[in-house]
Amino acid sequence: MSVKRNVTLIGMPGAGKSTVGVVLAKILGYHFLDSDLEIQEQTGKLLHELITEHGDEGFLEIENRVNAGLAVDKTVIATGGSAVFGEDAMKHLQEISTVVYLRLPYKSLKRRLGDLKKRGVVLKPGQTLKDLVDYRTPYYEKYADLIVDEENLDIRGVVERIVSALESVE
Ligand SMILES: Nc1ncnc2c1ncn2[C@@H]1O[C@H](COP(=O)(O)OP(=O)(O)OP(=O)(O)O)[C@@H](O)[C@H]1O
Ligand SMILES: O=C(O)C1=C[C@@H](O)[C@@H](O)[C@H](O)C1
Ligand SMILES: [Mg+2]
Repeated sequence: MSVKRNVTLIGMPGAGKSTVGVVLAKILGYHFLDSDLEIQEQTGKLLHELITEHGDEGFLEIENRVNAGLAVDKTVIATGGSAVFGEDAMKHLQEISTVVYLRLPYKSLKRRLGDLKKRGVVLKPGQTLKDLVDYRTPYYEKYADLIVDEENLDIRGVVERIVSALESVE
């Protein structure tokens, strides 16, 4: 497999896609795009406003549409945690980028995340963080070209691991 000219980061909310993505972009000499911010720019609304106005399913449709339309080159794309529910979007991202799943175990995620609802995570009623991890993990695995384990790594450590994983598929 050859490295495509974009890198997409997927994974649970709190995995560090946005934080790590911008540092990765700097090291690769790429642009950086946070798809959550792109959704806000294109709709003129904040994410939590979109979820309140359109519901979870409506939000996922908007996210799918925005991600499926991303036209970028030499860009690190940090997606939102729910991006993997957009089939068109993921097909497009697989075509234009190397998809990297940032994997963090449940216990570390729990420590890192505050109130999920306050964070605007797409949650079914009664769903816990553990339920969410169990439900979403197969989606992240399905779309990943590369899986990077982040446990016990600081931001720099994660970025270094992503760079060597990308080099391994060059
Ligand atoms: N390797 C790391 N070690 C410790 N803390 C980290 C690490 N990477 C990110 N963080 C912290 O975890 C929090 C969540 O990071 P971030 O917002 O980048 O996650 P995200 O994957 O973009 O989430 P979302 O899907 O909600 O957009 C931030 O406070 C960030 O500083
Ligand atoms: O994981 C999620 O369900 C989400 C994560 C955020 O990045 C946003 O994309 C949105 O708030 C949904
Ligand atoms: Mg983010």
